Amino acid sequence: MSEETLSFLSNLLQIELECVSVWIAGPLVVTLCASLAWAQFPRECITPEGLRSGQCCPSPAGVAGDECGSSTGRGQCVTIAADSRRHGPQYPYAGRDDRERWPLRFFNRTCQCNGNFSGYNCGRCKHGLTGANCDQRISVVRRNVMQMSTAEKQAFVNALDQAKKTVHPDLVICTRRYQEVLGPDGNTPQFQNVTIYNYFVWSHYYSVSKTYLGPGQASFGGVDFSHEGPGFVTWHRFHLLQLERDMQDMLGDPTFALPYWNFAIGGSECDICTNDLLGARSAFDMNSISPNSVFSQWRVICESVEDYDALGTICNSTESSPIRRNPAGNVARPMVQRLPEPQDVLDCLELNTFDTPPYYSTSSESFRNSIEGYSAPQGMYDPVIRSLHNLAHLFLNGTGGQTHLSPNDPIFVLLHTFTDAVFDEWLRRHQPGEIVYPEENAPIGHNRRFNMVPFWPPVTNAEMFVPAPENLGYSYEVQWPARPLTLSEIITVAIVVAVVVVAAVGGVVACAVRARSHSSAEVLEPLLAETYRRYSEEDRRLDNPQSVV
Ligand SMILES: O=C1C=c2cc(C(=O)O)[nH]c2=CC1=O
Repeated sequence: MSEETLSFLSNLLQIELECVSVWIAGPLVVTLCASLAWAQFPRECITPEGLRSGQCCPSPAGVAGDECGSSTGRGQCVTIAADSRRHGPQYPYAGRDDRERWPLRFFNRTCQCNGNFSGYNCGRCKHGLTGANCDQRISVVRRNVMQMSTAEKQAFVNALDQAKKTVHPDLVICTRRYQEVLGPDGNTPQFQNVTIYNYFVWSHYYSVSKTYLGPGQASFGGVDFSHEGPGFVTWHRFHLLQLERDMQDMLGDPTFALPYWNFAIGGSECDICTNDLLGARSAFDMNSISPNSVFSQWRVICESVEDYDALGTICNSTESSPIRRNPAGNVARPMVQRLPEPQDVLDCLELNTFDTPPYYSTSSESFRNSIEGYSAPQGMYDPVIRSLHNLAHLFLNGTGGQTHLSPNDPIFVLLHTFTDAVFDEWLRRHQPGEIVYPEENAPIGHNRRFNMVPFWPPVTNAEMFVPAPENLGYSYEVQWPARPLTLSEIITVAIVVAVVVVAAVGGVVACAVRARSHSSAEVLEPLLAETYRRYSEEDRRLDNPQSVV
């Protein structure tokens, strides 16, 4: 597409167009153009009128008067319900952050889909369903990446690389807070296109970024909409589901499933850091990825976090440095030079309580805080401890260990699918129901009915607090390590074994005795008979000497 054509279209439509050329195969290059949109919302909702109305209810067929596919019964436009329950004391402000009561700062009306329909315009099916009427079940299996064939590994690496380069078909990202979103002239929306993988990175950054309090004031860092609270497991679950769905669409393959990395293997070796998977260590720089891995070509986004915090801006799509990674190389923190142990997973799965007050990174006896890794796997909170998920992040020692940047390292995907597998196993074993998820007093963003930031259309923590195979269309193929026996179990087993052995030995002896007595009877019988005969003859002779001939 020529510059003139672009400019003509842009003028015609009265919107700013941004284009990215994507190489498909051979000489085939597709130029994707997108209008610059509002926040990470659908393109259809980006008009100034749309934003002023606070309504984002597109038609799946693009037909006027068919909001949310209402004419075909798919859904209707409704007022958004945002959580208004009390949150914990960690965030002491009100009205200072665009993410409060998400997404009301941007939109207050959205599509509510009927039955099994779903999506921002009710044009697709809920997770786990397919077909024109969304009434056929479909499920994918997430597998251990180490157990995949060479071809499967290659296909996964290629798919990630394609996602890094492919512009997101529906969503665009905002690069300014709402207050400045129309630009200096009040008429220039501050938005950018973003690739599928970089959207995955950006949404994590947006959820953890600090609250801007004004020029010259330090931004407030005591806020995190996706960590240090019960929403940790539900937020990351949806984050992965969205990437998996985007990649399925990109590949045209509804069976595509994200694999997982079982990071609970102990030791100090990153087993997936090989060039057929996530990239080996470079021979030239121990903090870099080998040039023989495609991931050495990747560039990170959201690196200039100090600038964003000082200026009150937001991360944009600009890519900067390569991924940094030095597994087990943090010499200043020996405790993060080793991966979690298999036993750590078993221990946290035994914790009965999902989360405990204050539902924060200081919680004790909380399954969530243990799998997140701020408390010991057995549940005890200790500020110096880092375990499970946190330990795996810190072990990577580089891009993957810094919260605002970590998804830039694709190991993030596999680390989190395993974390999600543990969460799903906990749900399966404990069968808790949403009642155990705190309704209020969790840190901001983490209450049960809070819409997770920054996802669109709105989705609550509660919606992800369900067993995945039955509700979300995926399951894990995973062999959990066997639990070693406790002392009392060992004693019980020893007693049972002893009883069985004694009984068996007793039985054998009894049989032998019986067999022996039985066979001696047979063997002795002629002897007895003989004796008896000899005795009888002797008897007769002695008793009756005249009878002897
Ligand atoms: O990306 C992350 C990086 C983290 C580092 C810690 C820590 O415990 O210091 N926790 C993290 C969580 C992340 O998601």
